Amino acid sequence: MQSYGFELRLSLKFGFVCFILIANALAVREARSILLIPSNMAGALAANGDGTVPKTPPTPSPLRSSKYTTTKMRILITGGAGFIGSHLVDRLMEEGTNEVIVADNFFSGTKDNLKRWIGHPNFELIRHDVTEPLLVECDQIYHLACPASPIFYKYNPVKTIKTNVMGTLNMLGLAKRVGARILLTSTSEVYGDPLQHPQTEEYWGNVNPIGVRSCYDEGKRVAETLMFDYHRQHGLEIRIARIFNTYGPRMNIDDGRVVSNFIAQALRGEVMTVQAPGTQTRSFCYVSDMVDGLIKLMGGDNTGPINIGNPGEFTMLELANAVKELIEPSATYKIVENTPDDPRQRKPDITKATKLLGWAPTVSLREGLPLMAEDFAQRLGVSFPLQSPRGPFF
Ligand SMILES: NC(=O)c1ccc[n+]([C@@H]2O[C@H](COP(=O)([O-])OP(=O)(O)OC[C@H]3O[C@@H](n4cnc5c(N)ncnc54)[C@H](O)[C@@H]3O)[C@@H](O)[C@H]2O)c1
Ligand SMILES: O=C(O)[C@H]1O[C@H](OP(=O)(O)OP(=O)(O)OC[C@H]2O[C@@H](n3ccc(=O)[nH]c3=O)[C@H](O)[C@@H]2O)[C@H](O)[C@@H](O)[C@@H]1O
Repeated sequence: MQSYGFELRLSLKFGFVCFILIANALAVREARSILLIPSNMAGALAANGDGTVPKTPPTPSPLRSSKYTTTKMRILITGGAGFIGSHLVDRLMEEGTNEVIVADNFFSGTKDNLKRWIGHPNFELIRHDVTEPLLVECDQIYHLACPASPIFYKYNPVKTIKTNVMGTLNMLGLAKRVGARILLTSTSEVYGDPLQHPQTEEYWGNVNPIGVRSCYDEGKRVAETLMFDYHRQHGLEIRIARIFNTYGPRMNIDDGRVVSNFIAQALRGEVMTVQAPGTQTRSFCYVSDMVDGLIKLMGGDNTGPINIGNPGEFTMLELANAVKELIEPSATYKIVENTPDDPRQRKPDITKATKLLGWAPTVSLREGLPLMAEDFAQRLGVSFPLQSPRGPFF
C-alpha cells in the first residue's frame, strides 16, 4: 500500500512537470503571436542591417485627416530660432501654404530672429529642449536643434552630445508616432580632418572619438546612425543633409565662427584673428542657397546623406584678405593660436546634390560677404559701405 502511494505521488509529480513544460511552450507561442514576432526575427533584423527594402512608413496620425484640421502642411523646425533655422522659417512661412512650429531652447538662438512671425496665425513658437520628448502633430520635421559654433558646442559638451543623441531620438520618436518625414541637419564635421579631398558622401571620415570636438562630430554621426536605424527598422521617411560652413545675415555677432568673427572685427576696427597656420581651408555657403538645398532635399525622393555646400575653397588668410578688400580696406590681421583637432581642409563634392536635387549654390563669397556685413553693420550701429578712399564697393 505504501509503495502504491509512493508511485502515485511520483506519477503525479511527473504529470505536473509535463504540464508545466507544455504550458510554458504554449505560452511562448502565444506571446510570439500576440507580439507579432516572426520566428525568423533575428534573420529579419540582420537583413535590415544589410540594407534591404525598409518597412512601409508609419501611417500619419488620424488627427491630420480630421475635418477640423487645417489643410496646410504643418512643419516643425527644431532650432528654428537660430541662424539657419530662422531663414528656413522665413522661406516656409513666405510660401503661404504651411503652418510652422518652432521648438527651441534659445541656447544659441533668439526670439529676435523670429519677431516678424510672432503673432501670425500660421506660426507657433515653443520654448522646448529637444532632450525632452515633444508631443505635437505635424507632417514634416526639420531637425536643426544643436549649437553649431565650436565655442557654443564646446561650452557644455555633455549637453551637446545629449542634444544630438537624445534630441534626435526624441524627434525620431515623434516622427514615428505621427508619420512625419524628418530631415536632419548633419555636418561636414562627420568627415573629421578629412584624408579625402574634396569630400564625397561615400567617405567615412577621419574623426577623433575622444577629442574636444567629438561631442559635436561624433554626436552628429550617432544622429545619422539613429536616422538610418529608424528608417530600416520602422520605415521612417528620412532625409540627411551634410551641411558645409554656412554664413550670412543674422549669425550671432559674437558667434565665434570665422566669417562672423572677421566681419565683426573689421567693422569694429579690431584686428582679425587668423588661427594658425592660416592655410587651413573651408568652403563657404551663403544661407539662402543652404535653405534652397534643405527644402529641395526634404521635397525630393532621396534619403541622403547629401552634401550641401559651396565648393569654392578658401584659406583663412584668403578669407581675411577678402574681408579687407570687400568690407574694410584698413583692416589688419594677426596669427593667433589654433584649437585642437581643427580640420586642415574642407570642400564638398556636390555631384549628388546637383544630380539628385538639381541644386547648386548661386551666391559667391564675394557677393555674400557684403550682404552679411550690411546686416552686421546695422546691428553694430556702424555705417556700411564704410567710407573709404575707394568708395563703396558695389
Ligand atoms: N551653420 C553652419 O555652418 C552649419 C554647418 C553644419 C551643420 N550645421 C547644422 O545646422 C543646424 C543649425 O545651425 P546654425 O548655424 O543655425 O546654428 P545656431 O546655433 O544658430 O542654431 C541652433 C539652434 O538650436 C537651438 N538649440 C540648441 N540646443 C537645443 C536643444 N537642446 N533644444 C532645443 N533647441 C536647441 C539653439 O538655441 C539655436 O536656436 C545645426 O544642427 C548645425 O549642427 C550648421
Ligand atoms: O560646416 C561644418 O560642417 C562645421 O563648420 C564649422 O566648424 P569650423 O569649420 O571649425 O568653423 P569655424 O569655427 O568658423 O572655423 C573655420 C576655420 O577658421 C578658423 N578661425 C576661426 C575663428 C577665428 O577667429 N579665426 C580663424 O582663423 C578656424 O581655425 C578654422 O580653421 C561650424 O562651426 C560647425 O557648426 C559646422 O558643423
